Amino acid sequence: MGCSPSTLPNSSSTAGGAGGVGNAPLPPLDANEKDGSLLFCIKLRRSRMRRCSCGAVTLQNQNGDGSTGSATCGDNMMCNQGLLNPLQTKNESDYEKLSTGKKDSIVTVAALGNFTHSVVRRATGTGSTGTSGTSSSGGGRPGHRKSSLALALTPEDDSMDVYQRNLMDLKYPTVLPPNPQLKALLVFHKSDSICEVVTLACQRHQLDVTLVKSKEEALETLHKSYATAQCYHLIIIDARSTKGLDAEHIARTIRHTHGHHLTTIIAVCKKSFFEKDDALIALLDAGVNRCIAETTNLTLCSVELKQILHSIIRPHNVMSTQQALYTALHRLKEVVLITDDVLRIQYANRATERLLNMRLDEIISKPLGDIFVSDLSTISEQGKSIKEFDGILMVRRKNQESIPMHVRVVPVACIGSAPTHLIFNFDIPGGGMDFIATLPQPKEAPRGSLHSVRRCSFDVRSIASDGLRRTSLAKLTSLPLEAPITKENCSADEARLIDKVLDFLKREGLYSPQMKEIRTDDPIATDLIGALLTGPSVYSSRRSSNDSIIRTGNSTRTATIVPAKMKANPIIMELLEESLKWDFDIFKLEEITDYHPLLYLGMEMFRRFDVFATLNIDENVCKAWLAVIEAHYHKSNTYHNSTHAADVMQATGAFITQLASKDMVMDRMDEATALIAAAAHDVDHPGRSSAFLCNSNNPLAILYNDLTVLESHHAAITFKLTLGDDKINIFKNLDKETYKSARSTIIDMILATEMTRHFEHLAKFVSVFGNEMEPRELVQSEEETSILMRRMLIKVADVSNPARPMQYCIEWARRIAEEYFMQTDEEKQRHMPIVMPMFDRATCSIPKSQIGFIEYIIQDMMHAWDGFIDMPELITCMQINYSQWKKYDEQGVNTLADIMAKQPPVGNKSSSSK
Ligand SMILES: Nc1ncnc2c1ncn2[C@@H]1O[C@@H]2COP(=O)(O)O[C@H]2[C@H]1O
Repeated sequence: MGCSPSTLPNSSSTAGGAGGVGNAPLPPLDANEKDGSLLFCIKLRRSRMRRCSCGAVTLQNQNGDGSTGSATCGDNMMCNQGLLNPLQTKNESDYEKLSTGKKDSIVTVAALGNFTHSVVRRATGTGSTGTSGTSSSGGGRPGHRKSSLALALTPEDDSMDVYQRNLMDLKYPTVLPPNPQLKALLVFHKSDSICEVVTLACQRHQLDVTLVKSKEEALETLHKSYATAQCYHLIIIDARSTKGLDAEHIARTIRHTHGHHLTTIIAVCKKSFFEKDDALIALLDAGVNRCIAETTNLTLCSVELKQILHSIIRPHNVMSTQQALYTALHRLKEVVLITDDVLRIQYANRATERLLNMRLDEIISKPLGDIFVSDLSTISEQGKSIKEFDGILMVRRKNQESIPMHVRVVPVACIGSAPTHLIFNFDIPGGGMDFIATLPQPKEAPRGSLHSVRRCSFDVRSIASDGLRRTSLAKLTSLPLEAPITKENCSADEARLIDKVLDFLKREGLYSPQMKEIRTDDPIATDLIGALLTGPSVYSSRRSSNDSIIRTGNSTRTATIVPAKMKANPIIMELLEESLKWDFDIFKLEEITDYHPLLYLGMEMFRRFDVFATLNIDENVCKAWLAVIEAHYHKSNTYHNSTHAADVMQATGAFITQLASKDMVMDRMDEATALIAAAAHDVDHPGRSSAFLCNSNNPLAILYNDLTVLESHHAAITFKLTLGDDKINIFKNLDKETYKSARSTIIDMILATEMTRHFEHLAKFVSVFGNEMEPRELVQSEEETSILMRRMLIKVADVSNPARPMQYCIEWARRIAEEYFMQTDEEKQRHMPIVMPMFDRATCSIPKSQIGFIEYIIQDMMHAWDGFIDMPELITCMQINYSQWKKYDEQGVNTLADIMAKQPPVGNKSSSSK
C-alpha cells in the first residue's frame, strides 16, 4: 500500500507519533489555565486549579466545609492527574474515585445535576509489554517516563504507561475519550499480497483484525458487532476493482448503518486512481474517510495506518465524548449560559430556560443585555479586556419580574489568547439551586428540535391580507387549546399536574371539534366540508348493499412486475431532475411513464434520500415494491390513482428538502418512512369515500367498524403486500426494533390523512409550533413534536393541490370533482344516501367547491405550514388559484366542461389560465 501523495511520510514523522498530536509540544500554562477558566470550570466555583510539580494540572476542592477533595499528584513517577468533582460532599459512591489498581482509565460524567468528572490513571508499576518500541519517547514533562502526550491508542504506544491518558485530554476536551481495544474489519474480495500487507500492518499496530470477502459478509459482521456492542473502529475496503466488490456501495451502506456514523472507513485504491479525482471523490462522497494507494511495502502501509489512527480515529473518539459533555450541561441544575465575546448568547442549558422563563429559541442569539436589568459594563466594556466577574446582578425573567442572582463569569479563549466566549454560572444568593426548579417553567424547547428553529409565528387570530375569509380560523381559535388557569400562578406541583392533565386531554382527542352540522354560505361548500370533516356517522340511514367496490385479491396486481420500459429514458430522467421543485409537472410524468409515475418518481425520491441505504435494501427490492404498490392503485380512479400518490410523494420530498435547508434535518429513517407513507397512503383506494363504504355496508366498513375505514385499509394493505412477498419486502433487513418503529410511523402518518381529524391535527400543530404571540405552556417531548410535524407534513402534501401552480391545481380539481360525480352517480343508481348531493355533474359549480375547500380546509393549514417550513410559494400559488376560482365564479364559468374549455393543455408549464 503506497501512501497517497498527500500522506507520504516524511523523515520527521516517526512511527510513534507520525503526523499525530503525539509529539506536539505541550502548550505552556496560559492565563486561562491559571485562573481556572476552562470550560470545565462552570462547576468549579469553589475550586481552583493548581499545577502539580510534575506539571499536571489538578483541581483543588475548596468546599465551604474546608475539605479538600482534590486530586493530587501522588508522585513524580506516577502522577495521579485527577479531576474530582469539587462539590463532592454527600455521596462518595456517586463518583469514580482514584484508582491505582485498575487497568483502564475511567471517565464519568454523572448526569442529573451532578457534573462529575474523574480521571484515573493506572499506576505504572505493573509495567507494560509494549512491543515494537514505536512509541515516541523523550520530550515529556519532568517526572514522566515518556511523553505524557503519547496517545494511548494501542499498547504498542505505551511501553511504560500503558493506558496512560494524554495530558491534553485533561484540557482539550475535558472529558476523556474512550480508549478501547481497536478493531479493524478488512473487506477484501480475495487474500492477495495487498490484503496480506494491510493485515500485517493492522496487526503491527495491535488492531484486532477480522477479514471478510463480500459486502453481505461485511454487513452481517457489522450487524452482529452492533448487536453485541463490539464495534469496529476501522473498516478497510478493497476498492481497486468494482468487479469483486462495490466499495462505494459498501461504504455508503455502512455509513447509514446504525452506530457507524463515526466509524473510520478507508478505501484501498489502485495507484492509477490518483491520476484523476472522480473515482476517489465518489468514494469520499459515499462516506469513505480516506483513500490510500495499494502497496506491498509493509513499512509504508504501517506508517499510513498509524497516521490514520492518529488523525482520524483518535479525533473521532474525542468527538464522541462531546455528547456526554452536552448531556451533562443540559441536565445540570445550575444555570449555565455561554456568550460570545460581544455578549450574544450562544448556549443556554435547561436550567437557564427555567430561570428566564423562556424557550431556547427565545434565548439563543439574544444580546445578554436583554436578560439583565443590571448594567453589564463591569463584565465587558468595549475596548477593555474581559475579566472574570463574581457578583450580584438583577436578571429579568420573561414576565418582567426581576430576580437578584449571584453571577460568576469566566472568560475562555477558544482560539488565540483573547477571550472568545464567556461562561456564566448563576445561582441564587445564599440559596440552593433547587430554587430554579420551583420557578414557573417555560415550554421545553429541545435542542436542535423543531421548536428551536421555528422561523416565525403563525398567529391564528391574524387576518390575512390576502382577502381570503378566515372563517375556519374562528373555529380553530375557539378550540379548547388551553386550560383557563395558567401555571404562572400556581405551585410547581400544581403546574406538573396541569401538564399531565393537558397531556391527557391532548391524547384523548379533545381538540377535535365535533362538527355534526356544518353550514357555510354556500351549499356546495357545506356539502364538501361536511362530508370531509364529519365522517360517515351523519349518514346513518343505510340502504343495504352487499356490493363491494373494493377489488381485493386481484392476482394480476401482485404479479405485476417493473415495466420493461423502466430504463434510463432521457426524457424521463430530464424531467426527474426537477423532481424536488414545487412546480414539478406530475402530469407530464404520468404521461411519459405510461401511467407509472409512482414507480419512476418513487425510485428518484428513494435515490435522492438514500432510502436504499437507510433500509439496507437492494434497489431492485424497492423498485419491485413501488411497482406492486402502484399496481394496487386503481387506474380507473380519476383522482385517487397512482399519480396522486406520486404527487404526494413529490410534495413530501420537497418538504423534507426545505426542512433540511432550514436546519430541521429529519432523521434518515424519518425521511424514508415519510416517503414510504406518502407513496402508499391511498393504496387500493376504491374511488369512493369512507362514508360511501359505510353506507353500502362494504366489508371494509364492517371490518373497521365505520371508523377511519379507508385509511386503516391503506395502512393495512401496505403492510400486507410488503410482508407478503420477500421480493418486495423493503423492511426485511431492518432489525426488530427499527422495523417496529418504522411501521408505527408509517401507520401513524397514513392514518393522519383522514380528514375527519383535520382540525384536531391542525390545532395540535398550531398549539405547539404555531402561535408565538401566545406561546403554549404544553410541555412536549421531541418525539411528540416530531410526530405532530410528520402528520402535518403528510396532510399538507396530501391536499396540497390547491397550492400548486394554477394549471395543476385546476387539473386536480377536475379529477376530484369527476370522482365525486361518479360516486354521486353510483349512489343515485343504487338508491343509496347521497353523501354530497351538490356534487352532481349537471349542476355543480367547481369554482364554488374550490373556494369553499380553500377557505375552510386549506388556507389555515397552509399558513401554519408555511410559518413553520418557510415556503412562501405555497401561499402565493394558493392565493392566485383562489382569485382565479373567484373570477370563474363571477364569470359564471361553473361546470367542468366550461372550465376545461378555458385551460391550455396539461404538461405545458409556461401556459397560464385564461
Ligand atoms: N381540490 C380539492 N377539492 C375538493 N376536495 C379535495 C380536493 N383535494 C383533495 N380533496 C379531498 O380531500 C381529501 C383528503 O383525503 P383523501 O385523499 O382521502 O381525499 C381527498 C379529497 O376528498
